[in-house]
Amino acid sequence: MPQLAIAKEFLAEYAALEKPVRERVTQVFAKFEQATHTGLHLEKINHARDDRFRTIRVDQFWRGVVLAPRNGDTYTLMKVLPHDDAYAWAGRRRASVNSVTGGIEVRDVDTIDSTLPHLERVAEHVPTRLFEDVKDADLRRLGVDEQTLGFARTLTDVFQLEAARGLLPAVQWEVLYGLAAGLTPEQVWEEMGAAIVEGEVDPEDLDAAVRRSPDRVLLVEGPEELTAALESPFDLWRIYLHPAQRAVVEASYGGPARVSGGPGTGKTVVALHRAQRLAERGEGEVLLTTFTSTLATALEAQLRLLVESRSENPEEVLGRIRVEHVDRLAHRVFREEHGQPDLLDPARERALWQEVVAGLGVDLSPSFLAQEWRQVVLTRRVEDAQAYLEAKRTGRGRGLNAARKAQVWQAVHSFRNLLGERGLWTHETVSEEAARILAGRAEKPFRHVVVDEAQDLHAGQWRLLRAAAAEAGDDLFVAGDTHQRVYGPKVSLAEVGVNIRGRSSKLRINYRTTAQILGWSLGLVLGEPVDDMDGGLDSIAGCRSEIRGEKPVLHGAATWEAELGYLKETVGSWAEAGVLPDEIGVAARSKRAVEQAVLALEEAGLPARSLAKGQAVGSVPVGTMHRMKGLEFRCLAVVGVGGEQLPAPRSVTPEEEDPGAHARDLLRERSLLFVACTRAREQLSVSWHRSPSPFLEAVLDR
Ligand SMILES: Nc1ncnc2c1ncn2[C@@H]1O[C@H](COP(=O)(O)OP(=O)(O)OP(=O)(O)O)[C@@H](O)[C@H]1O
Repeated sequence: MPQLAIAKEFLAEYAALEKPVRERVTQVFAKFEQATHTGLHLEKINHARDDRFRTIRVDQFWRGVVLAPRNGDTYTLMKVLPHDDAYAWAGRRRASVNSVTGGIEVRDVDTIDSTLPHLERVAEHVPTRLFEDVKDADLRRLGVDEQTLGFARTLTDVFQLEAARGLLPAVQWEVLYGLAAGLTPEQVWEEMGAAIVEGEVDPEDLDAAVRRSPDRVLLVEGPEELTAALESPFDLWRIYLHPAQRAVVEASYGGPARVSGGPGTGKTVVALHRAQRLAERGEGEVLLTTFTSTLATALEAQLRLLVESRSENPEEVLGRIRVEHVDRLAHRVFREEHGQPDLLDPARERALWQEVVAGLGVDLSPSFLAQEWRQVVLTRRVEDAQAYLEAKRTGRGRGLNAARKAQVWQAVHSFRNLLGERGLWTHETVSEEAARILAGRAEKPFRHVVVDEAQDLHAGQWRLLRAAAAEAGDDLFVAGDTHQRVYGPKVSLAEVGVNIRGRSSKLRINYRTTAQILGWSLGLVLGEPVDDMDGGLDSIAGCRSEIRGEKPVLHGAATWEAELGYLKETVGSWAEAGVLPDEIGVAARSKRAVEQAVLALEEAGLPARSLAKGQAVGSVPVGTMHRMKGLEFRCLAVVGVGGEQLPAPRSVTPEEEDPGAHARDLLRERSLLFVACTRAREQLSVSWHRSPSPFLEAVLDR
């Protein structure tokens, strides 16, 4: 019986077809499997470069282009186009089998042949070639075949490669793009890892090749699955994983494992798929957790979509996964033993530190002590004066002599005593206590723990998660990007009992943002020393996007009013171009700026809402940079990126008070801007008034 497969690109294009055509496509292909081989009416194309491309009639005007193997029964729907375009598209192309992945690939042979002489002429006048440092042998080993190799050798810059995206076989193009982005052949090989097929590949066996290409082609089992796939073309993440993503989703790890990667590389997608996978195994409960309640709510909704569309027994699978943000888990466990905690808010905590300082008569600042308590005493679980004397104070800047340390310890000790005597708690101590409770229980609540936005968790939360599942294979899985840390302090996973050595993977292809916006945004953090939570430094080199678009638009205004005027124009022009209000986002550093931006937009007749006030469909969401986490927008305006607003003066510890905290605060402010800017999918506007923020220095002219 013929089996229908759909090329990933077509799923995205289907939505753009007019409704009657869409309906006809569904009708024609829903019957596909019932049709006998002879009843399929696949038309041959005269003078085609590859006679395995055929057309199928959709209606009088439209034709589907189908790739039909010589042997085998898998037919891949590639395109639906007007009659003449369909014939032209199919006539120019050739299908082949990638020698490394064994997957299906299609190239535009006609255009490659006709472009080559022009590229060769250009190359004669340019002294260097794009891939001159890469050996032919390496390119071949990575599956670049002779035609693509000849083409690649004529390229002189990355823009030519980008322009050739639709011409070259996709996997081979990705290999070249990775090399052009600065990856070594070994790194590219590693990235292909999961897709590499073992044994010989038969270059003629298209049927096997299609079946080996789950990242590019969806095999459709019956009309219902066809309708479901066609109806949600924008949720491609649910269906197609990049081989590098799939490898992480499907792996069995001997212990805790981690996936990292720049913004938009699909870490959350991987975490969701992995949670589903682990639940399907049926070995026990899965905890899917993250940093904030808003993010947890979003995860839960996405998980439901994924499981409902991809699991055979969705309710059972969902029943095995608990989605809960980490503080909520901490409080739940805490309450089981102690009831509701009396929580210190920041103002009460400051007052308590002041009380300690006054009581002891020492000249130590409450904010210094609070940071020392969190980052050294709590993080390292320091229990007595001797341990504090010996504790590493990495990142705390100013060294303390023994006498000073004794004073600090005395203050911390008094503070802890006060907490104990008065029955007071902070979120950190609640986590620590919950961790202690779970560590003491023989029965752990979860078999697997999956953590998203891992970079923002503090040590107590890590200890809690460590204690929430017994040590075993596939116990903990963490996804995060330390360049996006905007809340928590630096944590070394090894120090909190989470050993990921040898079980760490990196994603590098961004699916959200255009190459222009991503490249510009990466400039905000490049060169900043950012830890990798595992004793080393993280790098976002090689993080790249394959989507082309416009450069970010930068604008400096004279005053805040003028900047808001510019915002109104920008948002107005996006709305006029047909972008829906919900697809537009506005980010600012402070709550006040958010409120003023909402007012300004409303004044201009553009419905807007503050994200802090929750959902309101049909208006432009405006939020602080902190709230931008986990969101994405087609068009995004980041406002108030001025020298007086970013870094936010009140959020940065003065250098003279504590140089370590100062540097860390500055990096956090920089990361905030980075997080905000990387939420934009198609258009990014960045504006300021008076002087630009110092963080923009490196990227102002790009
Ligand atoms: N394999 C895929 N195919 C299509 N779209 C994908 C794929 N993987 C991820 N995406 C899309 O890319 C976007 C970013 O994915 P996701 O949020 O998982 O990335 P992230 O690495 O967690 O991002 P960030 O760190 O910036 O929050 C989402 O819109 C997601 O649906």
